[in-house]
Amino acid sequence: MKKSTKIVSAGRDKKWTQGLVNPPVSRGSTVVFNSVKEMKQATAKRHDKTLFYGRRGTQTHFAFQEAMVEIEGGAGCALYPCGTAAISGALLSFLKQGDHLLMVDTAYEPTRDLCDKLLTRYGIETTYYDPMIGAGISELIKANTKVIFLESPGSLTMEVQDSPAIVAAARAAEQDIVVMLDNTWASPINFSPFDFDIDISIQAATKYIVGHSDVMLGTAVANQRCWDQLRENSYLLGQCTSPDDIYLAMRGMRTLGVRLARHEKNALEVANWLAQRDDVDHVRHPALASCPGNEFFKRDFQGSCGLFSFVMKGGNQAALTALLDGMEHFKMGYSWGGYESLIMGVNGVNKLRTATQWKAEGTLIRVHIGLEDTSDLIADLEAGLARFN
Ligand SMILES: Cc1ncc(COP(=O)(O)O)c(CNNC(=O)CNC(=O)c2ccccc2[N+](=O)[O-])c1O
Repeated sequence: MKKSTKIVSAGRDKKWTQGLVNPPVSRGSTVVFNSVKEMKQATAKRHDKTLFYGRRGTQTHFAFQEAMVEIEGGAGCALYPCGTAAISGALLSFLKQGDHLLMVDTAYEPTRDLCDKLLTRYGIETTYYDPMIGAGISELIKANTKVIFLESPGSLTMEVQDSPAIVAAARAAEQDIVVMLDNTWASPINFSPFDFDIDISIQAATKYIVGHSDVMLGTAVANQRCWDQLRENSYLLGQCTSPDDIYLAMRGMRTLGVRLARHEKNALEVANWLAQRDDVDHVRHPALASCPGNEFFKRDFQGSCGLFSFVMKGGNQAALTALLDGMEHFKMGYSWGGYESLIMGVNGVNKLRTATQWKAEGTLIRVHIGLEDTSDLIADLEAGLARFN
């Protein structure tokens, strides 16, 4: 079955929908049982989409978890109140005191903060690695390396990683390393993590899966080898989500394919327009040759989305402010993946790097290209770039 069919049909088993098209919102904390036998049966199956207690989820959650596994692959889907919670929940499920974590240097800033400010407190050592390291990562693997974490592409500077080479190095080490991928940029539509032997695929569902900038949500889908440990440790951490948010995520998921196709088309048009401008040093869109790892994007991905960055020739804070303050369609705001266009100046990238050096001289700008007409978006950017001087 094709992915575009799966996102229509997944998670709609009648046991969840009760005959409706969409699984309804089932809210609950206490689940009541009619007999000791019934309670024991539910307790024995509480880990497997069975009504037991609100923290384990309701039919609404079970439908979405089933849908995520059907679309992304894997053996099970853990749910979290946001993407950052999915990252911390996955890492804390597999790391213990004395372990070593290999973290990509281009990880989302709060992911880096988690490593530096929380994991260190628990005696977990993090080594950051160059996103372009590929097979060379084998040199960094130590006897106590338990997790290798990828974010591909990096959500600020867009480097695409050679995931197969990194996974192969992890397997060659023969020490049961768990390979985790933050797959938010590609979503399950444009990158199939389990086809590349990734162990855990993490989504900030806040972005494209929800697709309307109105829910915070995280997912982590694990393969058979890692699912029990991820599920039970995330439960111990008390990670649970609202069925209302899950309903909205499932609603967003149904149009993920058509939205991504339009985001991709619009973004490529804007990226190519920027690439031909004399005042732009280079564009960092994974589908363009000017983006580090473009060869891996072409080899491993099925498509792209609305998020990319570009570097201006020169610039300063005043010029950037003049550009940003006057935009009509591009709003400033953290996050991305909704239907709207966003723009952000990114200062101090070098402070966010410890294993690599950010060498670009000019101002780095990240855009999320929404579903607006590209003629309006390009006109907005053209006027903005005219103010950038
Ligand atoms: C790849 C990836 N993975 C996980 C998360 C976290 O998801 P959550 O927001 O649901 O917790 C995110 C959240 N993304 N949010 C943003 O990109 C917003 N931007 C920033 O936070 C930020 C922070 C510091 C410096 C620069 C930026 N920036 O985007 O320019 C993500 O991009």
